[in-house]
Amino acid sequence: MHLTQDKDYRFPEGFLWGAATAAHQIEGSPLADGAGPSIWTRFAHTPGMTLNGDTGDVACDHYHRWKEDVRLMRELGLQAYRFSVSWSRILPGGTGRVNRKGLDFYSRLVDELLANGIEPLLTLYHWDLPAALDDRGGWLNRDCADWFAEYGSVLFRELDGRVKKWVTLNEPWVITDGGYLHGALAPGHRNRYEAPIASHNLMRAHGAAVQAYRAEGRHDIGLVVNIEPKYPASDSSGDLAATRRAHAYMNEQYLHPALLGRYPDELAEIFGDAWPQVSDADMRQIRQPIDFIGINYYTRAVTRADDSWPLRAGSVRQPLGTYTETGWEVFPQGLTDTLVWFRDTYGDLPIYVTENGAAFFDPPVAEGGRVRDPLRIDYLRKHLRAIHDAIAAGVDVRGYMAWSLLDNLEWSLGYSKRFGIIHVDYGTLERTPKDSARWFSGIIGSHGRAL
Ligand SMILES: OC[C@H]1NNC[C@@H](O)[C@@H]1O
Repeated sequence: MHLTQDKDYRFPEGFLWGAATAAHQIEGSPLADGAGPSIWTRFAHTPGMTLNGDTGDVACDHYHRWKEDVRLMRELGLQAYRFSVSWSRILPGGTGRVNRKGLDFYSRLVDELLANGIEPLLTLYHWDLPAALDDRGGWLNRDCADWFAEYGSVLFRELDGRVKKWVTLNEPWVITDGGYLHGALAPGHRNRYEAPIASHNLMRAHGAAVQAYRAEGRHDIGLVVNIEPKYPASDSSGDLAATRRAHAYMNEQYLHPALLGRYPDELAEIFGDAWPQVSDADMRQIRQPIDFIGINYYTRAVTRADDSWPLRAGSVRQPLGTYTETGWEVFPQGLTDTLVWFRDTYGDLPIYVTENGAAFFDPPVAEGGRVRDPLRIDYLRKHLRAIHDAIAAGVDVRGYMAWSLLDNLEWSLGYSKRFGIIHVDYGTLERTPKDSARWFSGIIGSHGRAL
């Protein structure tokens, strides 16, 4: 039977195909070779903070298996690999003394990637703040902008040129909503006065790192945000207002200051007396010109007014929707809408989809080493087609990083959720490419035509 494709999903020349991970989720050995503890080492070792008490002490043991993992990337034909650096491997105390062994780990990884024709995309901060800096107030201390710029400069001097795409922060919304407002993530605070201060300082740190890069670096630097488009559950004034608040809080709170130099008005409404006064000088520091934006997309939220704290907006489960293991609706159109919205709101800044993927209940590795994950293939196919639709609408999308290369530590959910295109047996640490990995490899090889 000859399947005729009624649409050619070929992607533009130069479109970058890859996969993404983060240090604390895959590396293990968090204190090896002189590294200092991070807030996630502490948080996960605090009873009750993670499912089953799961920690990043072993994770995927990428710290020792990195060469094998790069070989797997090459075998899959990945053109790029997005990863993060653990700050406290580089600066065990957060500032000051550089730990050469920590720097050497990432320098070797970058060289191995380049030797295998894989472009590194390096994220400076993917949630694992050095514990020593948390002891000094962490993201609540205005000095964090200088701490972060110092850390970034160490890496810029060591790796720029081999690394040509840098990311300052991964998902500042998750860092503050999870770590300072609702307390589900490290450092586990639940304080509506702290959350906006942490957000503002994170964005000051982003600006300071970009300024430091312009002094040290010669290539590209950007910011990665998670975007979840909000669709009103009804056209009632309450639901429309709640949708507007939710959109401002999750999707505009970081892009507006970074790209427009101001916060959305709704934030003062949401936080009330907890919304801090911010100076024009701070806003100028935050709004540093960047070379690209990274957008992480997983799902949408149909939104209605409710009595939730402090947003007064909640999501409505869709009775006919398909949901992943993390309870996220599969809604590819939301990715097209997000990419078009970004371009219409912030202009033609190049975009990378720096994370997209899903956790489904995967079967165990079958005889002969297969892991059948048809739902993940379907999810990835639909979202890649959605990106193609946005490109057809004129949006400058430059690349796609599947989340994730490996099954890994899903933060407070421990190892219960598997996002990888490669299965990891957490007992033996054996890697097994899933059907989705082989499928993705074919998509890369056909440059999207096989979608
Ligand atoms: O929840 C899936 C992913 N979302 N973005 C940040 C990553 O660290 C998560 O594992």
